[in-house]
Amino acid sequence: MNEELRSWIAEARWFGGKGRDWELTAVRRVGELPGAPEGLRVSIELAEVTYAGDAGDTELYQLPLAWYDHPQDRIGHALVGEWHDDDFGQSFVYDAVHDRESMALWLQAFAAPPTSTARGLLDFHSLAGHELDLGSHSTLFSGEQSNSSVAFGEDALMKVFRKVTPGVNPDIAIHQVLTEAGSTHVAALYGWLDLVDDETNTTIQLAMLQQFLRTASDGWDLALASVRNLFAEADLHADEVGGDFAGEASRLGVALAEVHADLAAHFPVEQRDAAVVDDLASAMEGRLSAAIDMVPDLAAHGASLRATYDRLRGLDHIDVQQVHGDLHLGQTLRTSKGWKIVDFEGEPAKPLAERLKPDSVWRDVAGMIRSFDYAPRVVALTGAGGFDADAEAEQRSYRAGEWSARNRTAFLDAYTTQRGEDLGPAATTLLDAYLADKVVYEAVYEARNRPGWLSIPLAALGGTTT
Ligand SMILES: Nc1ncnc2c1ncn2[C@@H]1O[C@H](COP(=O)(O)OP(=O)(O)O)[C@@H](O)[C@H]1O
Ligand SMILES: O=P(O)(O)O[C@H]1O[C@H](CO)[C@@H](O[C@H]2O[C@H](CO)[C@@H](O)[C@H](O)[C@H]2O)[C@H](O)[C@H]1O
Repeated sequence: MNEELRSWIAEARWFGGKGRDWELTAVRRVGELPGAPEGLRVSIELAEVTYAGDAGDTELYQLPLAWYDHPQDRIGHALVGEWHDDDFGQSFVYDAVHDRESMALWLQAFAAPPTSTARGLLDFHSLAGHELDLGSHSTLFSGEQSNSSVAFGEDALMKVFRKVTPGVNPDIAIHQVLTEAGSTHVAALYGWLDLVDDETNTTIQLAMLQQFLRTASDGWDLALASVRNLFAEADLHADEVGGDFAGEASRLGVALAEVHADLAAHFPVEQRDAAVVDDLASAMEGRLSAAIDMVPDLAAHGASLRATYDRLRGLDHIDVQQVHGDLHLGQTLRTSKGWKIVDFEGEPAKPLAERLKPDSVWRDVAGMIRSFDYAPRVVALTGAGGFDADAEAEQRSYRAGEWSARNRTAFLDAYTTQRGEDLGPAATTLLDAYLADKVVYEAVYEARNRPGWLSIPLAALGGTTT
């Protein structure tokens, strides 16, 4: 198997197998974009990665490649390698998401879906109501994470899914439903690309095209700016500073309640009985035990966390529906027309079948509340603020708690008011359990990825303070 391709995959931001032992076991060309100019061919390949171990589990990654017969200096940074291909001959091979020429072919295919493509069946879908700007240039988003997002001018944004799985992609399915329902809290869906795979008789969803939110600011960045503003004014309280976030937190609560209502109207809403509640509590306990093995500091909070899960067992049912599943401030964008919620893929680490399952709305609410706690604690960790030197850490911690509580309350009040329900005892029990479960998850996440931030979830359990 091609070594250059293997090394390139190993280094890619979106590759989820870093640190594991794996082999590139197959690369299959599943389509070629029509209309390429002389000297260029644009393909889509699926790379199969197989992990070592008894299970021999595999993952599929999508590779859009640009095959040039001459080197292209302008995209030298995106060179995958140079090799001979039976169909394309000797080629300079580039990651196509960096290449304007290649991306123009993708956009053109959305605007005028080809009836058949050279190999496989790439099925481009477009929703009526928006005329794509074919003159726009593509730019790859630099903050590329699990997927690759390419902006076409200020008109459209294409998300190329990297790790792909046969079946429905929740990001596309949910954007379609919310767009057709006229939701004002998501970027409108313009189209999507399916691979109808004859070999396995399945459909794999490869990409999503949506409205580019021109005036968007990232919710996480806005929250950090608000906290810095508070910390700079050592004598003022959270409700007294110009950068107060409570109005935004409240609007986010309304936006989430409206999105949940739209999802409930268009996807099944089910009631799960006590046995399912018991399973949920057991799953949370299981995650806690595994987390304690990795983060021993959690053990001190084991009893109170288990008591929270036990209270959950007291509920005789829970209502479930389609939710976001991985909500935090980094998944929200503030535009001139209000808050938008992005990335409905669910937690990338979970298998697709899990991510499509209905869940409790309180999981999303808990995700946001945790983010309202993270933002001030992250700023506090940087040592920012104009506090007195002798009481600095204590003051920072106090102000962080104040910001967190104020925005949590504003968000939660607006959410429950918009739903037309008080936060009753059952909802409080559920919310507490989801909050606890998320904190445990975060402790593991931080221990693995950002050990310097482990104190943030631990502080939420009443242990250390930041
Ligand atoms: N419609 C949009 N318009 C402008 N920016 C967007 C839009 N949707 C998402 N983004 C931004 O693009 C980046 C990646 O989006 P996201 O859906 O979170 O991708 P990923 O699945 O790779 O995490 C984020 O910074 C997000 O704020
Ligand atoms: O967006 P992802 O699906 O990759 O989510 C993962 O990374 C998040 C960090 O970006 C992490 O979120 C945690 O840190 C955030 C600040 O960086 C904070 O706002 C969240 O509340 C906190 O949970 C998330 O847990 C992880 O799954």
